[in-house]
Amino acid sequence: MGLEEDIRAIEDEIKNTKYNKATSQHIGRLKAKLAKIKDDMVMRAIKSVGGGEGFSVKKSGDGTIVLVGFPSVGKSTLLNKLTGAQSETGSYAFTTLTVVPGLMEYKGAKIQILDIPGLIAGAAMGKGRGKEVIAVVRTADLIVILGDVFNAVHVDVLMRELYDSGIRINKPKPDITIKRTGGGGIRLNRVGAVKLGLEEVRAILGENKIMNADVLIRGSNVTQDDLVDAMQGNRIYIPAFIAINKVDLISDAQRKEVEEHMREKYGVDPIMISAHKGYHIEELQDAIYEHLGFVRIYMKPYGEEADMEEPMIMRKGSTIEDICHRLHRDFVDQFRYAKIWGTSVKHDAAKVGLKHVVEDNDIVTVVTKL
Ligand SMILES: Nc1nc2c(ncn2[C@@H]2O[C@H](COP(=O)(O)OP(=O)(O)OP(=O)(O)O)[C@@H](O)[C@H]2O)c(=O)[nH]1
Ligand SMILES: [K+]
Ligand SMILES: [Mg+2]
Repeated sequence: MGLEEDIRAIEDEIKNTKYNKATSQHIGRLKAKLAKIKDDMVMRAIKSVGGGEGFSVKKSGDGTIVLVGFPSVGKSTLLNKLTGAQSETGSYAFTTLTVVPGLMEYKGAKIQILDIPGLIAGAAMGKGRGKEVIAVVRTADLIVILGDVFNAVHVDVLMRELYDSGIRINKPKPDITIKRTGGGGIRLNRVGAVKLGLEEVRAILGENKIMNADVLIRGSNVTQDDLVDAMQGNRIYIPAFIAINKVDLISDAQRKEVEEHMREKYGVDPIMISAHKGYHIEELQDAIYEHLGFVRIYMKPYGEEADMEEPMIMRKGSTIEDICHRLHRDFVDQFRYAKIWGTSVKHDAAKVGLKHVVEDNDIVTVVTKL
């Protein structure tokens, strides 16, 4: 209990100290200290569970999503609806005790969905098999945060537990490198209008006994928290969105109220669904597909018709080189050029190289040396 009290005390002090030039080093030190205590409790434990019985699931398909929510919000009901799996459901908490996978096929993509036990307050510290559950969440490509219409406030608790578990949601990884050196103190290189100053950086790293290092920070909105994250080094950056289940149980007016509340709080419209009745399930599938960032590529063998039946599913940002890797291990070496019909090129049948980034619905011919 001692450590948890320490944590609350430091959190209170951070909250009650106004950030300015005079206090910035002190706050930085507190944040670094807090992260260290939390990590000692959370991360070591997560590493030590290493799967656990019923918790190691092999990834499969073109992407893996995980349904995170309090007990009985309807995670298993939703998994079954989306994938035809048969995860046990029940009107009591902790019906699901292990990880149950299912496979959803949507727009040609095969998406693995993981149903997990309910997450509760204190999960990051290990409550309710929290460590095992979080170890699974950390491996996902996308998190669907599921609430229900009666407990939308729980979403706050979930966000906090995920944060305490080193999971950063809907945020690109800050561009920070910390390279330890043998001497010379802390040297700070800043690219762009970085606001963090040398004294703050020194205070934060010093809390972790890093006295000598070359630090490179790029980007104007890098914060103390980002630097602490980079120092701790075990953070994971995952996209996520919110869905609210069981809308069949409330009136239209009540539904609007919940929607409004979520919009104000998180700045986005939650997807209002009923896993039971199948309401807005297609919208949810679309959101999953969009957030995973898939593009469909149609291959056209040289001199033949394109295969418009079965697209190749790639992640957004993929290049011709990525496609070559998928096709055959020799294709990159043998590559001459590719031809593209679609939105990624100015005119149809344009020739491109390995580094060209493809877009959804592109038709691609790869031409190799003989
Ligand atoms: N009315 C209504 N009931 C639902 C809906 N989705 C799930 N339920 C019910 O809510 C209860 C809990 O559903 P589960 O799917 O077991 O919930 P869970 O989140 O998997 O629960 P745990 O595994 O215990 O964490 C069951 O009685 C379901 O029938 C829905 O959209 N509408
Ligand atoms: K349940
Ligand atoms: Mg369940």
